[in-house]
Amino acid sequence: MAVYTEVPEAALAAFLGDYDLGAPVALHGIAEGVENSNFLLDTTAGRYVLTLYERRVNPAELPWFIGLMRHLAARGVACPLPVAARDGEALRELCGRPAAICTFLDGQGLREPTLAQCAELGTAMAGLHAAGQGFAAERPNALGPQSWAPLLDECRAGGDALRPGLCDALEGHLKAILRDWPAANLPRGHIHADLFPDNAFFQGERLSGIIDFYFACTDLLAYDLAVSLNAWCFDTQLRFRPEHAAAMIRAYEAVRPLSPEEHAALPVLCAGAALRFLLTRLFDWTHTPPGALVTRKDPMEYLARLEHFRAEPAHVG
Ligand SMILES: Nc1ncnc2c1ncn2[C@@H]1O[C@H](COP(=O)(O)OP(=O)(O)O)[C@@H](O)[C@H]1O
Ligand SMILES: N[C@@H](CCOP(=O)(O)O)C(=O)O
Repeated sequence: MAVYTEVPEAALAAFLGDYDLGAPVALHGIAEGVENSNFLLDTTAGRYVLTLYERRVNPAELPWFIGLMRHLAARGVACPLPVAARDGEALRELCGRPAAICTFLDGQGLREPTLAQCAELGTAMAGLHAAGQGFAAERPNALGPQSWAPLLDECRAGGDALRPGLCDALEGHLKAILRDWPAANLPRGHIHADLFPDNAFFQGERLSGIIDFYFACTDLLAYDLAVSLNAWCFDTQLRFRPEHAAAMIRAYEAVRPLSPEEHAALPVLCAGAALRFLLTRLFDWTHTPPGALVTRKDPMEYLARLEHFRAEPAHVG
């Protein structure tokens, strides 16, 4: 369930009065999603997505996200385009929350991606990285390696209650990952940083759009690939699918070849990405009060991935 703020009809009508999008026809809450309140908005001009920003999104950073989506959409990336009101501003306020209307993208997120879909994602990610060049403003990765030790500390009690000894084991992995983390001289740029199968829309085997740029940041380009190798290339039994990983990497490299240093760094980047999602899931798992609207995701799915990449560093793709 991801509607935290209700939007009364009169408030919506007043809000839409600032746009050239016609009159409201229907507004339906979207159940998927974790961070924000999202609505399908039908107007006499067509279908849009209305987002009210909640929870983790820092309002001061919203202009960066909106600017990046505009930049990418203008360069042909199939991502939501924030729609400007008559005064030229896309970022506004509704029901006391920062809010924006974006274009609606057709297609469906995935559950278990096929080999062809992994390859499509690799191509699209490399296109996204290329299109991001030229967007000058940077956003540091707030969930990068520097954040993992403090996050682990905040999860200690809850983590060990979930599985005795978990946090000591994670501390061991963290130390090894930080020791081997590549120097910052690998290629950098703007990355999505949360390109999971539910954030990529497909029509059949063809990728039709990428959504949810609210973890996007400026970081190592190969780290983005590491996030998606984690999220796309394991089966439902949490077994690594090397052919899927190879297909994703091959398709990415057909657009932007990885340097030898990036290839060498991929295993530790994959282990780091697994740890990042394990920790944020563990944080939510242990800090979300019972009865809250947020859907918690299973941290242990990422322990399996972390253990895979730490045990078999040579076999990424
Ligand atoms: N531009 C869009 N076009 C079509 N559907 C969208 C769009 N943006 C969001 N959605 C729908 O809203 C859901 C939640 O969006 P998401 O950005 O993942 O939310 P959150 O940031 O709250 O996690 C998606 O799974 C999708 O169904
Ligand atoms: N992809 C993350 C959670 C972030 O949720 P999203 O709905 O904003 O993609 C995870 O799976 O842990």
